[in-house]
Amino acid sequence: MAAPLIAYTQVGKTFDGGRVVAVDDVSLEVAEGEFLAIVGGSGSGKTTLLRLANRLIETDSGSITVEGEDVRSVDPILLRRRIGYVFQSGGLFPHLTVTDNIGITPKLTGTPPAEISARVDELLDLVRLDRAEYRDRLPHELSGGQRQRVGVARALAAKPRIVLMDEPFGALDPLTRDALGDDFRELHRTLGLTTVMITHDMTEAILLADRIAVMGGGRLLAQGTPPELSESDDAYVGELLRTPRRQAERLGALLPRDGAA
Ligand SMILES: Nc1ncnc2c1ncn2[C@@H]1O[C@H](COP(=O)(O)OP(=O)(O)OP(=O)(O)O)[C@@H](O)[C@H]1O
Repeated sequence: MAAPLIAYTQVGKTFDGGRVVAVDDVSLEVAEGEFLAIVGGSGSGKTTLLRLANRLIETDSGSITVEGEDVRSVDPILLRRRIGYVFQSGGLFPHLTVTDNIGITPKLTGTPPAEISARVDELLDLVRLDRAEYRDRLPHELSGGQRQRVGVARALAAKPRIVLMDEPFGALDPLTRDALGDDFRELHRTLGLTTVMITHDMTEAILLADRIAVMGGGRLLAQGTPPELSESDDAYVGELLRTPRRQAERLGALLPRDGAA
C-alpha cells in the first residue's frame, strides 16, 4: 500500500483532567484516495478523533501524520487550509452570503477578488447550486440540503486533497441525504479526494465508504471493508451490521422488484 495520507498511531485524548477518555489508543490509517466512514454511538469519540487530525483538538499521546508530516510540526492554521472540513450543520457564517462563505479561505490567503469570484462559480457548479440564484443568499435563505452543499463547496475552496466531514448529511430528509451522499461520492472520485466522514448510520457508511472504522467507548473496535467487518467477532459491530441487513431483507420482501419508481 502507498504511504497513508492520514495515519493515527496509538492516539489518546482525555478531557476534564483525565476523567473523560474520549479517544483511547487508536491506530488507524487512511490511504490516498480512500473514502473512510467512522461509525459509532453518541460519545464514542468520533468527532474528537476527526478534530485531532486538523488540530482543532490536540492529542495527549501518540502521533498523527498528515501527508507524511507530524501534525504537531505544522502550523495549525496552515494545516486547516490543507484539509477541508464540513460541519454537521453546515457551520456557515450566518451574516455572510453564500459567495463570502465559500470564498473565505481564498480571501484569507490573499487570492485576488476576481479569482475568488470565478472559483466560487466553479464550486457552485460542482455542488450543483445555480450560480445566479444562490450566490447572494444568506444561509437562513437556504434549505438544510442547500446549506450542506455550500458547506461542501467551502471545504473545497482551497483545493484540499483531504476532506473531513462530521455527520454532514445527518439532519436531512432521506431523499436529500441520498442525493447529497451520491453527489459527494462522485466529487470524491472526480477530484481524487481522500475523505473521512463521520456518520451514525451504518447503511450510509456501507453505501458510501470504501472502508469503515467502528468506534465504541473511545476505542477502535473494528475497521475494514463491509465484508471484512462482517467477519468481526465484536458483539457491537455485529449489532450495527444486523440492522441494515435486516432492513434490506425486509424491504426486498415487501417491495416489488420493479417498484413504483
Ligand atoms: N471539550 C470537551 N470537554 C469535555 N469532554 C468532552 C469534550 N469534547 C468531547 N468530550 C467528551 O468526550 C467523549 C467523546 O466525545 P465526541 O464528541 O468525540 O463523541 P462522538 O462520538 O462524536 O459523539 P456524537 O455522535 O454524539 O457527536 C464524550 O464523552 C464527550 O462528552
